[in-house]
Amino acid sequence: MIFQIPHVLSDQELEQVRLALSEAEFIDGKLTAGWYAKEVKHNRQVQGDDGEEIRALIKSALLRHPLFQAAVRPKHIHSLLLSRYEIGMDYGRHTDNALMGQYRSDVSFTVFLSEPDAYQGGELVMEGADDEQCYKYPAGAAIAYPASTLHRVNPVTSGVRLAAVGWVQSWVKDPAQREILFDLDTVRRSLYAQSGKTDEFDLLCKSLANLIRRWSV
Ligand SMILES: O=C(O)CCC(=O)C(=O)O
Ligand SMILES: [Fe+2]
Repeated sequence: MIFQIPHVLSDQELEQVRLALSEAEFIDGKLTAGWYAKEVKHNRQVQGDDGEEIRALIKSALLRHPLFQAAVRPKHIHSLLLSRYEIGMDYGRHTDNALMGQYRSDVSFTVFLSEPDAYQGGELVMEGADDEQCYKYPAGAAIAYPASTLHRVNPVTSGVRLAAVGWVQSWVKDPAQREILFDLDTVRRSLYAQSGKTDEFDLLCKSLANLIRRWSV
């Protein structure tokens, strides 16, 4: 399931992030890419400690978002990179590493930090077996997608694309199981809004809790 998480960052937080990025030191993005992804990764990233405060702000903004909680079921947001694509930069087709340090990457996300009209190109593209989908969301919004997906970032042809890119180990590692839990939770909430705490609602709550018990790792 690929989904948009709107308004992860408030306007004020977005300003704060952009200000910090305007003062940060950027280094070659190849330094954090897997051995074969290095070949196709052409961007710049904030160097180590420089972005610590901003990374913490973005992580906590994601964790407080109800849709991120319901759809991703995060156990740890274990990695977060602050990246910049200038004219001519791109990131060719790759899959993200399955293991990063101590953690598994189940879900990848991008928080868009530049307004869509501030740059041309630079779409995040998900490649399926026989089609592809392009994503470019408003600044402050995020996209989350299974880390198993083949994807790329198209070359930026004008302007600058700023983004925060990260990886999550989920309590539920299988995307299909996460989707079932998300759907059941959505139905449960809508039933509750319509008719309150009925017997049907209680049974759904029981099934949802028991599936989470079975599937969480
Ligand atoms: O910038 C993006 O939206 C995604 C970048 C990416 O795929 C990565 O860093 O692995
Ligand atoms: Fe990636």
